[in-house]
Amino acid sequence: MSNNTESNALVKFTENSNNEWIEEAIVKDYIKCYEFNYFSNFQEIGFGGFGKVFRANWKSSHNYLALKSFFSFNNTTIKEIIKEFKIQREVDFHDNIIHFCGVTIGAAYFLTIHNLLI
Ligand SMILES: Nc1ncnc2c1ncn2[C@@H]1O[C@H](COP(=O)(O)OP(=O)(O)OP(=O)(O)O)[C@@H](O)[C@H]1O
Repeated sequence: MSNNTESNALVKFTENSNNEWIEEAIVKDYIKCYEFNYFSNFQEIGFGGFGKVFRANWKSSHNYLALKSFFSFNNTTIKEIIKEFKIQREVDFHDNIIHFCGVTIGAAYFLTIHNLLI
């Protein structure tokens, strides 16, 4: 994944007037927004209804994280992301649940970050 189009992804995200809930959660630090440039070694590992899923390393860590991308940042996508955030918040303590770590924006995507299930 290249980060050339990071600004395009950011523009798409900030231009959508329905994303206030997510923006506010980031500003208030309820959701951590990670710097995209610190992720490396992207490898596509899956494909869902909303976009591709990648695994990647964070900084110099050898552990992988799962990054879920969202192809089009429209109202349906925003609703889905918020729904996932709310569900995750309810069940994040459970060992069998994929943990939500935060979000990042880059390479034309808005991505949510999770622990990787092998
Ligand atoms: N945390 C993760 N660790 C490892 N693989 C993952 C992880 N999250 C998703 N995947 C892989 O990516 C695929 C797509 O996941 P995603 O959550 O986007 O879609 P889905 O839940 O399968 O379907 P939908 O998008 O309709 O909800 C999964 O089937 C799985 O193979």
